[in-house]
Amino acid sequence: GKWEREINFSVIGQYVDYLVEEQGVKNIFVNGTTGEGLSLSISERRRVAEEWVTKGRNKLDQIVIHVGALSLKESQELAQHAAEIGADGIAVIAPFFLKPWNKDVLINFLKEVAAAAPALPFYYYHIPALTGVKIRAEEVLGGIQEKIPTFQGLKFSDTDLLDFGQCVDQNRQRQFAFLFGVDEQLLSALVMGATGAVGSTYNYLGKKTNQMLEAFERKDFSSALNHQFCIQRFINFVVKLGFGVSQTKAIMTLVSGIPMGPPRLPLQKASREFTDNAEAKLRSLDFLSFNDLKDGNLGACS
Ligand SMILES: CC(=O)N[C@H](C=O)[C@@H](O)[C@H](O)[C@H](O)CO
Ligand SMILES: CC(=O)C(=O)O
Repeated sequence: GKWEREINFSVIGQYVDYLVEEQGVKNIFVNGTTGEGLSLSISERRRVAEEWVTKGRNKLDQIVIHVGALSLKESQELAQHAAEIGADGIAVIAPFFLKPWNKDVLINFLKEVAAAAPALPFYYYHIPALTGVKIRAEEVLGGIQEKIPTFQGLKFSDTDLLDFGQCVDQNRQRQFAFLFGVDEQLLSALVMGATGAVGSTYNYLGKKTNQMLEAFERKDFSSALNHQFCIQRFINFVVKLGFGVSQTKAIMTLVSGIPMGPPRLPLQKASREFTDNAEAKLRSLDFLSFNDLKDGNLGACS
């Protein structure tokens, strides 16, 4: 019905508390891939951003708003709005219908958006599999600070660790943030110099991932690898069932108990079969707090 097509703004405040208290997640990326930002109207995107900033005040450390759009004007409007409401940063993907065909054109587009919020840290969101813009991130970063003075870093959602490693290696003197976006490979990216992570699974595996980050920090690499393998067992299982934004929403609802609702068309709600299977896997890996299978659970990750 109609209500299934509208955003339920009223649960965002609850979700802030859930992330902080249950998952130890205090940095939020709003209106990106998981949030179906590109499927929302501009006024919806403004309202979602406002709600996160308002409800996250004094609870969250940083809120970065994704303001990418096909229309440069809309992107600028969203960037300016993010600044007005007091967001901590903005991120932009490459325009993906009429595409920039080289690095310079892409940077010119990003620069125009960044200029609409001249006081906000700016992140380039590299996600070539979804945008179809395959310009390597390492190329985009070359000389970007001279063109975009607010450039703060990169959200890198690709499995090309050569490209990612070179982004880090070529910018060692700069204080960029290198945020990695492939959750099942985060440990490899940490070795390459990732300074943070943004990903869909941190909504429900945030606590587990924080344990991995802590192990990495204290140079306990074998324990960090155990945590990464645990996370991989879950992701590998759901990938084989068909895993995307719809399925992520179903898992978020399941784990948090907060209704995320269905996705918006063209996405379709995850099947009951998917959710049942995912739940069983989460339980067997000990990723659900109300676990009743603890006894003799040999596959559990802890
Ligand atoms: C394409 C996509 O949604 N990527 C997410 C973030 O960028 C990731 O968090 C993945 O969902 C995750 O790594 C599972 O493959
Ligand atoms: C998961 C993620 O990085 C996004 O929603 O954009």
